[in-house]
Amino acid sequence: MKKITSTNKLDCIYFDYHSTTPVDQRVAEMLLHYMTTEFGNASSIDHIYGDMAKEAVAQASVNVANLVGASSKEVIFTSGATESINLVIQSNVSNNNSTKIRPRIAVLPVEHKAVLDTCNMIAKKNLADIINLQIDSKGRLNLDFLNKICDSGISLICIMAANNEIGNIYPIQEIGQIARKYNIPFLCDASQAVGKIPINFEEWGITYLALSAHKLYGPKGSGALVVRKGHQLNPILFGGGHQKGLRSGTLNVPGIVGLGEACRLRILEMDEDEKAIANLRDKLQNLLLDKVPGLVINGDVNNRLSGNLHISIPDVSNSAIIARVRQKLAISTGAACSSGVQAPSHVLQAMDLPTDIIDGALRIGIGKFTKLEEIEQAAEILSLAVQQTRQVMYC
Ligand SMILES: Cc1ncc(COP(=O)(O)O)c(C=O)c1O
Repeated sequence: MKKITSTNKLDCIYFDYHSTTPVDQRVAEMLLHYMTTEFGNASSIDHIYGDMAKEAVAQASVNVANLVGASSKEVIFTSGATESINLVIQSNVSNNNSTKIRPRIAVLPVEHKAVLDTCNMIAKKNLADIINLQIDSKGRLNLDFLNKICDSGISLICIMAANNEIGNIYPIQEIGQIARKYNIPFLCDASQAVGKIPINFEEWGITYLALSAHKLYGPKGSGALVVRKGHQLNPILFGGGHQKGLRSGTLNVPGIVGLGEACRLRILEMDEDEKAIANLRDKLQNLLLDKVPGLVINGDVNNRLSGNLHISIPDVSNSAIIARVRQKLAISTGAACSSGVQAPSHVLQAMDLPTDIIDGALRIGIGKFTKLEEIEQAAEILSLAVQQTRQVMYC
């Protein structure tokens, strides 16, 4: 097996940081320590192995809470954002069904499938009404519509902090104010935003915040749900009653410690890293605009994640470009595809973009391990691929 110490050791430059990030070496060392040395079960109360694991988990909850401006008592560890999101939406529906009030969930149509498919499942079972929020062609939320719909009675608002395809950052503070005004719980999927932009759970009126460690240089299969004090949730996993009965199952101590350490490092390094990442993204954007005639930038360019560059080359299909560059550049057509079938992006469709923009869309994700020379190489490789594809198409 090849040992990867930076992201381009496979001779393929990694530009898919929205999909997942490499684990920071310092985090990986902690993971190893908690797998091999302090490997105890955090629920074992009869010996020091259990005590050490419990203490490590407590420290991780402090680190997670500190990064998102919450209290450590509000942190529940899960297997990732998908589970956190499912827990909130399914619980909201069962709570409302038990009071005989039909739940109405307001959802941003560009949410991740973890939100959309959970809502679809609930709608199919006829357990709730799902109300799509309005966006424009840049993916920006219509706040007036949100206000109006909240006035008509909503049981849960689901709006992400940042989008995983176009990188848009949503106005969480303003949404939180609306949620507070109407006393509606607000689920914010912050998987793409945590560790990249400042978040203040306590002050911003978020009720539930979902996150995944592997988006911020931590391990896969580890995440958290931050739950505002006083908000009741019904568990979806039953068993040993771990984490106040909200999420049974032996705690994944290495994963939790890894998440905590990744959060601690983000607190220290986020500002500087994100500035450097934004500079690299702007450099690549300018190089591509210069070298690739007809290239379009998608999403809200004035308010997007620093590591996001989402482009379309309308006359060239994204699959043709991917086929040409896949040995050299790890870029993506959009959301990661779990079924192996590449469907057109639901995000771009919800933005009502023309078919050629959707078919020519490419997502480039830049992260803290990206280097300037990789940006320059990417611009060369991509522009050459477009040129060669166009030669074949138009000759
Ligand atoms: C915005 C967003 N939400 C949720 C998820 C799901 O995260 P996980 O697969 O770690 O549960 C992802 C991962 O791609 C994401 O980008």
